[in-house]
Amino acid sequence: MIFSTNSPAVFPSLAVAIADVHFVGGTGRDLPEPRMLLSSHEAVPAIVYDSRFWQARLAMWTNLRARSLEAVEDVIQLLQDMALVDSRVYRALTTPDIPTHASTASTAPFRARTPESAPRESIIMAGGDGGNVKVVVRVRKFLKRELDRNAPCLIAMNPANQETTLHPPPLDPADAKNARRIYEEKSFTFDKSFWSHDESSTHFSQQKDIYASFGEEFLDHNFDGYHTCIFAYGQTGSGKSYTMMGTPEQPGLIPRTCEGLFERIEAEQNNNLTYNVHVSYFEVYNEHVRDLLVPRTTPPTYLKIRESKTDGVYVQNLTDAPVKSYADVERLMKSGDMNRTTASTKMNDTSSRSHAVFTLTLKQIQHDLSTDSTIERTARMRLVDLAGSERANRTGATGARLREGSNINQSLTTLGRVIAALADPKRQRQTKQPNAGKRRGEVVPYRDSVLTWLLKDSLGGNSKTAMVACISPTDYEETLSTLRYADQAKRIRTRAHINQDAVSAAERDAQIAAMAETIRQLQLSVSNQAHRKRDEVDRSAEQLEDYQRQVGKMQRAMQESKAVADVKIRALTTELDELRPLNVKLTQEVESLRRHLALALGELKNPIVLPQPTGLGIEKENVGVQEVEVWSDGEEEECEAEDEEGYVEWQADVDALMEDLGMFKRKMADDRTRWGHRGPLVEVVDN
Ligand SMILES: Nc1ncnc2c1ncn2[C@@H]1O[C@H](COP(=O)(O)OP(=O)(O)OP(=O)(O)O)[C@@H](O)[C@H]1O
Repeated sequence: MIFSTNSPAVFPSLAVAIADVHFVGGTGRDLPEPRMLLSSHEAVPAIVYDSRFWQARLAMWTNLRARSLEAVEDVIQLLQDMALVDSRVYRALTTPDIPTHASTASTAPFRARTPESAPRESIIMAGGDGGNVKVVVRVRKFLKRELDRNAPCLIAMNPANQETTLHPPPLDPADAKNARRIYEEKSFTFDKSFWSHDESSTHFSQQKDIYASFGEEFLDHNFDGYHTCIFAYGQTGSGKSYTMMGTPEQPGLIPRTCEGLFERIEAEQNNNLTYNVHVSYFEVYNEHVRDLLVPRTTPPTYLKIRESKTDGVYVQNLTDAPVKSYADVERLMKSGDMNRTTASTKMNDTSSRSHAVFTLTLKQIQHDLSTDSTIERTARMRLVDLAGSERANRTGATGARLREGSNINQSLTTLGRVIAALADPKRQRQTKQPNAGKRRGEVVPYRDSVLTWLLKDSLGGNSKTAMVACISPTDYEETLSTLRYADQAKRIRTRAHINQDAVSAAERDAQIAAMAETIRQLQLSVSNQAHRKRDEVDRSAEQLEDYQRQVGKMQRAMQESKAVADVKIRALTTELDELRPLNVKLTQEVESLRRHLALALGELKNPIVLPQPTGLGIEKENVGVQEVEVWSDGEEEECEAEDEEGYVEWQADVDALMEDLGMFKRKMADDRTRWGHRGPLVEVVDN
């Protein structure tokens, strides 16, 4: 066995000790040649030095043979030390704090700026600014009806500075209304101006270009743990649904984001990481919320909006479907689109009569085996296709369509007021002052419409937000209104932060236990309430809903715990499989060393004495197997002198040996002090 290291100075004593056994044992056929031992360490200067030094010393030592019991004891001690080091190597390999078991996160987000163990609060403090709302504008192609009436294109875009210019329409003397109006050229600069009007242009932006320009960036933010929101705004028929959802041939931002999400999850698979993705899809129609993931009912089922300290504003009982692949999302997206309310108007054959909110929730759970703790990041991606602002006279709406249009306009007007309030420089100054939150709540009219209430967090809170302003190439007034809206939105600053929690296994268990206790209390209270007066029934119903929500939460927490347990099992099984052959090798090695030790001891205790050559004046008598030498008086004196001389020489050899041994021990002690036994990874290389 050869231990090689990937660090220059790991366990040099071990290498020495192995060389040691080889020389002392002398018969270790199953041990490598010393040359091999050395060459295996040639890349490691510190060990090469140690091995060569000791090889020279040990060669001398082998020639001298161990002739004193003290030396034998030292050899035994060395072998024991080696076995000890051996077992420490094994322990080091199986101890989690060596680099093999440190965080193995391959996901870029988990290598992000904040320390993994940092509690949620510190992350909020570290990054409480989502920056300004990103605003892009996109102009679509002419539609058939526009081509039919030879409509002029009023939009120009400059790709160099991302400027969008709206030209005044040509004056029609026959149009008395137009003759009275003053039309001016207006220019606006946005984060990006997408020219999707004329395919022959070199700057023509396709669906994929829109996704590449900021959809991917927003997905990055999600993997970093930020909530994001992209919403499309514009007059009816300006291309919002085309940009957000697209067509099967030309998929838009929503399908591309979902596909990108699963591609990344696939690419970043890792034994310690679990991803949970959920999808919800609802529409706000005539100020009511409808779940698009459940079949339509007659009469329609509307959902309530609630607000809690922990969850913010949410839709009660909204389907939040778990998805494992893009195919799952695609299926839900299609069924949701089928359920969405659309109708034909003069401005658009399939006009969306509602605001649609598609939400993906990405939860990343990373389990750290060494600390048995988990780090959870939750990011919500909101993709909103707003209904189009419209003028009744232009859409030709009457009856239900007219009522829809007025509701749409009302909510869009409230959205405009919210944007104006958030973009107000006075308010932004207030945000920096103490008690700012209180005053901000008073001035921003979130609650004036269902849409703005639901988008509260995305518009001015914990989210990185982008607005796609879709414009038609021909309508001066609507386009100007959209561009002004977008221009104002540019000034909004959000306060996004990484949504991360570090939870130990014990904390997770405690959370589940606490939830179970809350559920028990709620159950008790619900059953008590059920026996009380009728006017308390409503309160009971609310508590029951709370109870159901808690149950849902607990179920999800338990599923996540199971996922974490699965990750642990997978990681431990892999580790065990990797360690098994090493264990076998180490056991064999220890066994082999034990045999060498026995041989060395046997040789030292019962040395084989070779017979002296005859005919040199020495008489010999053989007694059994023992040899006895008989000498004459004169020869005896001579021999004594020779003995004396030999003894001095032998004593010198033993002294040198003891000195070497002392150095060897000091070297080993030094190695142990310097490197301990928690050094970097030690691998086993095949003989
Ligand atoms: N960039 C584009 N390229 C090609 N066709 C487009 C583009 N944008 C929009 N269209 C077409 O314009 C028409 C209206 O687009 P869309 O339905 O997306 O508008 P909208 O803004 O969602 O309207 P509404 O508010 O009424 O729902 C559709 O036929 C769509 O295919």
